[in-house]
Amino acid sequence: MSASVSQLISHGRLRRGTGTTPADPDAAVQLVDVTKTYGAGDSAVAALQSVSLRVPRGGFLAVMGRSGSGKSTLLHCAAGLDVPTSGTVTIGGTAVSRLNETQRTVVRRQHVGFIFQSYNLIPSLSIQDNITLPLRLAGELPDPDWLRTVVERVGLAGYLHRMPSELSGGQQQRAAIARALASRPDVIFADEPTGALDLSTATAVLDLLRDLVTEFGQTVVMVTHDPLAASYADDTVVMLDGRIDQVLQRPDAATLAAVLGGYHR
Ligand SMILES: Nc1ncnc2c1ncn2[C@@H]1O[C@H](COP(=O)(O)OP(=O)(O)OP(=O)(O)O)[C@@H](O)[C@H]1O
Repeated sequence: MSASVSQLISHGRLRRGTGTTPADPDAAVQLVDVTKTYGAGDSAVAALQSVSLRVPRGGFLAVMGRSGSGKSTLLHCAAGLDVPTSGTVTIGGTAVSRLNETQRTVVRRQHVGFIFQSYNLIPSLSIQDNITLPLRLAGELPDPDWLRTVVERVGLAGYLHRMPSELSGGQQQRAAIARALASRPDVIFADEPTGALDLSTATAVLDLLRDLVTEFGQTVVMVTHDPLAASYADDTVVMLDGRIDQVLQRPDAATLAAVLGGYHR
């Protein structure tokens, strides 16, 4: 088992990084001294301030924090959707923060999977075509054995020819998880993946995400407001004013709820 994100942070090995720290080959995602500033002058907003973070391969990290603390900005920078103002982001050994938009798109398609609260399936495509779309956009042929494994694992083997509107919310989210897994990405970023689901469906989706980490060694980074969701992760970082304020190792939902309550008071 790789070292957890919290161990590295609590020892300060990356927090004090200079931005020239070499990429760690065992990390699925690594941020070194990442700062993101929106705007300039008097209206500048420091959304991330010198954030360093290492997510080991096969790690499951939750990102929490009150509204405006920088969670989405962290996810966008870590996933190569946006570039930091300064600092380095490495995904699977590639320094995405140094790439242009076109190059980052290529890296994202091949090395990153995404799961969103609203599933983001294409309504006019079958479930099968939705699942294979990112691969086809990347100009790659799906590996039939892996696709069969993924589709069976998410419980959608009999649903591939249906349209998204013919599935329940939980089934649509499981299709989105299969889509995220199809390219065997270095990391899956999940943004409030259970935000639109009822409790029992959400629990099934969280069980599935946890199993993907345990069974396939999949790395997952999940932004969530929900202490129950975060309790499925290995570690939870709590953001405050663009910084990592706390790292909690395997906290239960009650502990997380109490910790977060402190930030809202
Ligand atoms: N495009 C932008 N332009 C200017 N400021 C922005 C932009 N995006 C985010 N911010 C600001 O950066 C800070 C961090 O925002 P971010 O969306 O990352 O927070 P968050 O923790 O994800 O919030 P929420 O839980 O409400 O989604 C906030 O002060 C926000 O207003």
